[in-house]
Amino acid sequence: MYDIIVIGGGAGGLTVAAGAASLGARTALIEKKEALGGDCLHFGCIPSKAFIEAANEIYAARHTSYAGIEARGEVDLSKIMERVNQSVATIQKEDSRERFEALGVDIYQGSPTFTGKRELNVEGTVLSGKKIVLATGSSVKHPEIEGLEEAEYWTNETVFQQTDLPETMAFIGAGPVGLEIAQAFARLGTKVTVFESGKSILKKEDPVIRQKAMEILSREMTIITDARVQKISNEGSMVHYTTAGEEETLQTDRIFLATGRKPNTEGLNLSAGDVTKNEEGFIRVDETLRTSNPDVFAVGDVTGHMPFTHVAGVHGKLVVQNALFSLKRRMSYEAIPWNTYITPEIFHIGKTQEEAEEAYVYETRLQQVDRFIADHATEGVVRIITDRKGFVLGAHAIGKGAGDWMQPVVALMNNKGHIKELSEMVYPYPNHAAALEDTAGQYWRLKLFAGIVPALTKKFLRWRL
Ligand SMILES: Cc1cc2nc3c(=O)[nH]c(=O)nc-3n(C[C@H](O)[C@H](O)[C@H](O)COP(=O)(O)OP(=O)(O)OC[C@H]3O[C@@H](n4cnc5c(N)ncnc54)[C@H](O)[C@@H]3O)c2cc1C
Ligand SMILES: NC(=O)c1ccc[n+]([C@@H]2O[C@H](COP(=O)([O-])OP(=O)(O)OC[C@H]3O[C@@H](n4cnc5c(N)ncnc54)[C@H](O)[C@@H]3O)[C@@H](O)[C@H]2O)c1
Repeated sequence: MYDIIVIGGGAGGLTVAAGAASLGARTALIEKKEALGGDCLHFGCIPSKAFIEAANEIYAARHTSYAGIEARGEVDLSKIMERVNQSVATIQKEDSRERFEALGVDIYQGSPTFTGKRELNVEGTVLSGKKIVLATGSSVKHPEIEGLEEAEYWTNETVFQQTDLPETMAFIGAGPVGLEIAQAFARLGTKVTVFESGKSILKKEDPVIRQKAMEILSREMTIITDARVQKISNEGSMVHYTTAGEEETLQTDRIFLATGRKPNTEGLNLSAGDVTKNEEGFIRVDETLRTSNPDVFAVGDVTGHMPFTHVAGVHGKLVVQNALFSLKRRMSYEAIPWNTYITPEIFHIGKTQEEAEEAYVYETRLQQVDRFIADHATEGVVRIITDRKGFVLGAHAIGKGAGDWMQPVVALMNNKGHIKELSEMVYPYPNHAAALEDTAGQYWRLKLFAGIVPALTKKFLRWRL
């Protein structure tokens, strides 16, 4: 009997397997694919970021005419994808079977089914575990659109194997998956149209950030919100949609589907394991990440909670403790950040202005910050949301490199910090993070120059001088 069996060798599953084996637990890992690493490595974070970087380099090269340089030439998508896949292959070494076997993990390839509360059948081999962890991730959700199943279209699972750059593309869905990849194609020269059924793009973002992102992206592609794609015809080259009550069509070389995620639970026979799902089909977990069966845990995308690699990692670390030491440590999402890697990037942590019951907003436009002026990258804004006393409830930014220079706010929120702490540190001039210093400085300006303090200092100075 294993101490722990992990199903799924992606970000969440590998964290659990490595952690458990390192602590001396008898550990099995079941992965249906040959390679470990999961979506993030093979079809998600890594290839998409490598692709975005290549597209941005080409775009930048084509925008150097101010210096008298004119870049010319055709984009060879196959060469770009070769580079993308080199990044994947390099990181794959970190996630190799050999590395995990050396840690003491027994690896089984296949798709298991529950045959009991603590028992699984993997392609004919029966495994039992004191604890079982579901880490099977998610995959693209296929909406009900007439003709979609018969049509040829790309998703994040197929795009990084393509070799020919389409002249035109139609993206369905304006969440992070759709927009990150849509902008990269637009920057390579593809004429991109994005259809979003909701009222706005990036619906989880703060309203001002969302609006700014829409303004910036609309210069590079056509984005149609409130658009219902009804039908796909001509083998995927014609999109039929309605917007503002009108029926329209768009001819396209390639459709890209980015309409959200569905949990990977098919074939697991969860009922035999006494594991239940929620209304949307994700595995139901409590705050300790236990499922309805207390010996079975779930981590990462399959839980439906914040589908990000770093969250799968945090889940994984928590489950190692809770499963192996029978602890009841709880997951908290309050100080978990995420970035959306459109250009310029978006950073998000905590509550948006809409979500905070009582929101005090401190805001800086990047055209006020010296380094962004020097870079000619003034497009963007930082917003810090606090409570009445100045304790930070959330922070949001869009701007060049925002995903990196907003990181001090994560430390602050982890310690339930106050906005003034951001102005109490020294920022090496002229860095980008000074946008935070300026934003936090507003707290003092309000406090010092709009309250009783200026009246008192005025009196004091009159008396002293
Ligand atoms: C295009 C794209 C870009 C993204 N970019 C980012 C980013 O920049 N930053 C970020 O934080 N997140 C990003 N994400 C999200 C991130 O990829 C996921 O949150 C992360 O991969 C979730 O990890 P996981 O371990 O839950 O699942 P996965 O990494 O998907 O791993 C699940 C594993 O389980 C295996 N599996 C599935 N079913 C079974 C079964 N029945 N039996 C055995 N094995 C099974 C799968 O083959 C897979 O290896 C992106 C996602 C996409 C689609
Ligand atoms: N940078 C990152 O960290 C990153 C990047 C990509 C993905 N991710 C993760 O992956 C998750 C999934 O991203 P996603 O973009 O696939 O999903 P999403 O749910 O965020 O966005 C999907 C969008 O598609 C729209 N949509 C759905 N059906 C539609 C239809 N029929 N017609 C038109 N629009 C339709 C939805 O309204 C929604 O806005 C994200 O929540 C995120 O956690 C993270």
